Amino acid sequence: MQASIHERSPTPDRPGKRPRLEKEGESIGADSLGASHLDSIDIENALTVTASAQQKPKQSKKKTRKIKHVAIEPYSSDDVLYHDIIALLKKERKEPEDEWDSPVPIGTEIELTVSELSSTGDSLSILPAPYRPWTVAVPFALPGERIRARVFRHARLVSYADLVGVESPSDELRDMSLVKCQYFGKCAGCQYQMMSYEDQLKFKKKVVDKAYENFSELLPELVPSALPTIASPKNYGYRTKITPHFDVPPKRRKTGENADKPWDVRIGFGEKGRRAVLDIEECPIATEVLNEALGPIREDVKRRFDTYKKGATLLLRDSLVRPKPDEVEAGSEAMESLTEGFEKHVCITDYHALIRERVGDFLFEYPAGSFFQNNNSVLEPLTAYVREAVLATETLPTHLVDAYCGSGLFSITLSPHFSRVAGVEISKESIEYAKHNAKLNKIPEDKCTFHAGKAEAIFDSVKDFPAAQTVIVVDPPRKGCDLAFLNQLISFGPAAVVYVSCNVHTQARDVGIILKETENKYKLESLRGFDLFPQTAHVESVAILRKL
Ligand SMILES: C[S@@+](CC[C@H](N)C(=O)[O-])C[C@H]1O[C@@H](n2cnc3c(N)ncnc32)[C@H](O)[C@@H]1O
Repeated sequence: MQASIHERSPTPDRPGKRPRLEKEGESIGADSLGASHLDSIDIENALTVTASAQQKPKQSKKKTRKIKHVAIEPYSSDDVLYHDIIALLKKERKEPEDEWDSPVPIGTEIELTVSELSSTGDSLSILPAPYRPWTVAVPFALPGERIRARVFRHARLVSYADLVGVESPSDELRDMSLVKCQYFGKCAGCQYQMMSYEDQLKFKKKVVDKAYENFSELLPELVPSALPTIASPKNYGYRTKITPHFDVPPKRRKTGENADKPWDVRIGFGEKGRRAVLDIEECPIATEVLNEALGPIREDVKRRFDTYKKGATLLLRDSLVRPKPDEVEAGSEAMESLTEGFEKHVCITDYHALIRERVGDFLFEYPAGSFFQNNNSVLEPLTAYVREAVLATETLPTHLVDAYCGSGLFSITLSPHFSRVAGVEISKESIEYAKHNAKLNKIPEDKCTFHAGKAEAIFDSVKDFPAAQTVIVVDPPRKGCDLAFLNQLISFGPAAVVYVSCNVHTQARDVGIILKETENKYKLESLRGFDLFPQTAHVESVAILRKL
């Protein structure tokens, strides 16, 4: 379908207008998956052609400015998007062109046909002729749709634009009756509520496949196609932790301007494409107890708003009610009888209070402010998948190394199948709780050991582990593994590596390093996405590597 372009004057100044444009490579809002904002247009209404679309297009007076060349940080969402763009423009770009010179000015309103969903969750469209090959990233739009969008910033080979309207929605992919959140289309948190859950899972499989194509530097024949994404048992009401925040306007506080008027208190999440907080009264992807608690917590902040000198982040975390510490001893039978069948959930707001979760038959406790996976409903399938993968060999492994172990999720859930388990984690507090959790689950002290330190330090403590019977589970933060760790892992030479990651792009890089550095002594046996974050563009990826 031939796309047409309507160019408009830049949006005039208006209350709440977009603040300064961010520097290149810097993302805005709570979400770093590109940037966009749906102005005052509700996404449901955006499905009908608005009057402004039929007005005579005006040429923007703003000159196209050359964008400053700023290095894109490798494996950042800008880099991931850039790789998608290069693949998309492959056919269009006959000669190398200036990648930093946008052909459309800021403020231009364009009509586009969406080519694809990028790995970052924004849609990507190619500017139609006579423009030279250039893309436009627009949120909340789907492949095949004809949309109108207003450009608000440029980056390398891409202009970011707000979705102004969907002229012809995708019959195949868009179903607005599925949207459960009144803030969808404005909040930076969710990208996919208008799609069926099956389609979300299919897109996430593509993200895993593309990540290995673009970032592993492996020959295609060494990379299996990703297996279908495993669904989250809950796709709404699953988030066990939310962190709404609020700002206190500094200028007003300084000058006392409007001091007699009530505060405009906004407590919520980042607004898509703005450095602003969107006032949020409920979040349908969060669990029920968190939503029940959110109202009173918001009221309390509003009541005391005068007392805040600066903004703050609130913590709401779902926890099972735990027995009082003086009632029972950790690991005792009394503790078990108190907790068995007693699954009342509460909302915890104190960063230092203990959270209690159940994963299958195991109990976990950890301080509310520390790391734990945020979707409890998918943790049993995830840990079961890892368990089945490590045990799917003729010679059963006997030893497990859990690198980046947090408070012991994989060590503890996999421990019944190993004679020795060693976990390593940089946070001393998490290690303390990994030890506590081993005790809570009655795992003998000499079976599971936990070490506080950098992941690579573990190899000094597992010199007596037989490499041929050892499996290493690796679950690093978004930036992936340090080279020091990968080098040690390679020299140790475990029987299998299970690499779990919330950033499939750094995972692809690290898996590529392991395969290349060992000259293919390992086989990338399988790749599979797990949906820990339904309604969003994020995917958790599990790669299984087996020594040949
Ligand atoms: C994605 S979390 C995984 C935690 C755990 N596997 C779980 O699922 O609960 C990554 C963990 O790596 C830890 N970490 C970050 N850098 C590290 C490093 N260089 N060495 C060891 N642990 C590190 C963080 O503190 C965090 O607990």
